[in-house]
Amino acid sequence: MSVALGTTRPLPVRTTPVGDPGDLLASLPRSAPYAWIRHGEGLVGWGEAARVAVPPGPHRFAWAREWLADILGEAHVDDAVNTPGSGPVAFGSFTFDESSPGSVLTVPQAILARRGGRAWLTTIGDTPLETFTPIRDPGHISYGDGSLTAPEWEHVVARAAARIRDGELEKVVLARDLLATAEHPIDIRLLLTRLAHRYPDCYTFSVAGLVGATPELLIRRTGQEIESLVLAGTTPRGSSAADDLARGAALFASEKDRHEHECAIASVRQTLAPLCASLHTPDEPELLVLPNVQHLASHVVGRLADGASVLDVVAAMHPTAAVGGTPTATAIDVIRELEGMDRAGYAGPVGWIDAHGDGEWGIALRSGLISGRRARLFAGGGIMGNSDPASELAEAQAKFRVMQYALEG
Ligand SMILES: C=C(O[C@H]1C=CC=C(C(=O)O)[C@@H]1O)C(=O)O
Repeated sequence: MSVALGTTRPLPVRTTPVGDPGDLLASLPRSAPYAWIRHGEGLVGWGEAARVAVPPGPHRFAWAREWLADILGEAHVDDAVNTPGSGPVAFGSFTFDESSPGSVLTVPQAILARRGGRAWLTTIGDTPLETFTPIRDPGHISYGDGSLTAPEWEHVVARAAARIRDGELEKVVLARDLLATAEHPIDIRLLLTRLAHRYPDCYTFSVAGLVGATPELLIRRTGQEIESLVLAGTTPRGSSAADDLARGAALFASEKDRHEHECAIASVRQTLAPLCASLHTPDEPELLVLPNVQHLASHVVGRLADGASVLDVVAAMHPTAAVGGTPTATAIDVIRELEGMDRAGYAGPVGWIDAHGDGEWGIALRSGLISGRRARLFAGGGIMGNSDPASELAEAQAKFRVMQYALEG
């Protein structure tokens, strides 16, 4: 299960400062890259010093923590930079459903990073010289339905809304998938470059074939400080500036969306409070305006009470009501019953962790699983008792546009 490729254990790790590397994504030599980028800052990685398939089940985060403690804890580290993200780093993607296989952790052999005017390179072992393979356009993209057609999905949304009205649950997030096929193999570097340029406010990520640009920060840990950006409540962008403003105002005033957002905030508050010495959640959400949609957004900050790592916090928070529902266990049952698909890494935690337990993890939204010429794209939304299936479908279509743009340009 655990694989170390071309390196010895303990891992010999070296981090050195480097001059401004320019566009981090342009440095990626291969088409199977690791990335976590926002506003040009973050980490990109390539090669695999170690990787593991995390076994599914209720203890998967504890299992992952032990694997990381073993691999990163015993590494021989020469770190001349000493900042979050320097030294050995593991990238990870966890499936939405704990019972689904597909969760992975990888320690890349090389990581190039930049934050706050500093840049550094981490290498593990004798990193082989990379030849830069040229990036090729995937050509024409055709789309097909995933597990459900659009009308079938609308029907499922209507059923979920009826069950909410009957009192079985308060909120559930339902998603659907689309299957894209390209003329030529899809080079993930091209998708990342497009996403990072068009969605600079989002976290553009790539971990083991899962690629996307998510606006939702599940958790960032820097020492004892933590941050989260909670999103729930969405409207597509308008056709003009005036239409945009009107839609934003309507979203802000919408009882359905405010309630949907409150469920998400409550779930985050409930899971973070026991871990924190202090925690601040705003009384009112703000509007986050992205190129395709507008969201209700709440910026949460806190200070951890003890030495929980970022992965411990991820384990406590996932799944928030922004991707599961309220109450969580009932919502997960309804998702399993109604969606008719395995979400794989979509809506699961994705991000990175360093040897000190610092890191950044997002919720893998606006994303797709890339394999050869194929991409499986995912999008969904929060369903409430008064949800209109046609509006929910329109919202999901607006969210699909992120990955459709990545594929088509
Ligand atoms: C489930 C998704 O979005 C979530 C995050 C932000 C807003 C959401 C909403 O308004 O429904 C969803 O909770 C998705 O992008 O597939």
